[in-house]
Amino acid sequence: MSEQKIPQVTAKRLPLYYRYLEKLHAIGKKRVSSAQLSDALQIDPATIRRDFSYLGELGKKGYGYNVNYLLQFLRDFLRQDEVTNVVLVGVGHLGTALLGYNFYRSHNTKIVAGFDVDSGKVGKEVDGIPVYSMSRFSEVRELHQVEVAILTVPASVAQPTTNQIVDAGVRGILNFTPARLTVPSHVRMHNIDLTIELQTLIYFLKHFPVDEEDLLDFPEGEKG
Ligand SMILES: NC(=O)c1ccc[n+]([C@@H]2O[C@H](COP(=O)([O-])OP(=O)(O)OC[C@H]3O[C@@H](n4cnc5c(N)ncnc54)[C@H](O)[C@@H]3O)[C@@H](O)[C@H]2O)c1
Repeated sequence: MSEQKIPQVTAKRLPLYYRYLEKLHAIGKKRVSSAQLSDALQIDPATIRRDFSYLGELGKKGYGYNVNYLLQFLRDFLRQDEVTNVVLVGVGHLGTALLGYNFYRSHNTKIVAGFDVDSGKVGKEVDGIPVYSMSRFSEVRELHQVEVAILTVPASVAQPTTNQIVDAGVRGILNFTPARLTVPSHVRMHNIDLTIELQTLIYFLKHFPVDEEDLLDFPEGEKG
C-alpha cells in the first residue's frame, strides 16, 4: 500500500498506536480491541477503525486486532527500525528541555547535536548531546546525514537561521518559534504553536464538551 493514500491525520496517529502496541507486546498481550486502544489513547473507536482500515485487513470485527501482527505491520510501515538523526538549533530554555527529552519514547528519532551562537554554550553537552557553534552547522549536518532540524531560536533570528540551515541541506523543520517562516518548496515546515494549541483546547472545552454517553457507545464485541 502506498503511503500517499493515507490521510495526514491518520499518518500522524500511527506512531501513537505503535508506541502503545509496543507496551502491550511487552506485557504479553496478544489481542487488543479498538475500544481498549480508544481508552488508552483517548481517540474515539470509530476513528481508530477508520485509521486501521486504510492499512488493509488488520482485524475481524468484534475480535480485535492481533498485537504482534499490528506491531510488525506498523514497524514496517513507519520504518521504526531506521533511526533518523535530527539536530536542534537554539539551546535555550525550550531547546535544553527538548535535548533532555530526546524523544526516547520513539526509538527511531535521535537528536545528535545542538547548535547555538552563545560561546558559553558551545563546546558543552546537554544530556550527552554536544552543542556546536552555528559556524559548524554544515559540517556536522553532513557528518550525521541530518535532514531534519528542530528550531528553538528567538523569533527575531528565526528567518535568517532557517535560511542558513536550509542552505546547508536541511529539508524538514519543526518550528517552535512564533515566526511564520518562508522556505523553498522542497522544504517541509511544521509549526508547533503552544498558544494556539491551548486556545483551541479551551475553545473545544467551551463549545464541544466531551459527552460521556458518546464515549460509552461502543459496538458490541468491541468492548475490552
Ligand atoms: N520557552 C517556552 O516555553 C517556549 C514555548 C513555545 C515556544 N517558544 C519559542 O521557542 C523559541 C525559544 O524560546 P526559549 O524560551 O528557549 O528562548 P531562549 O532565549 O531561552 O533560547 C534561545 C536560544 O537560541 C540561541 N540563539 C540566538 N540566536 C541564535 C542563532 N542565530 N543561531 C542559533 N542559536 C541562536 C540563544 O543563544 C539561546 O540559547 C522562541 O522563539 C520562543 O518564542 C518557547
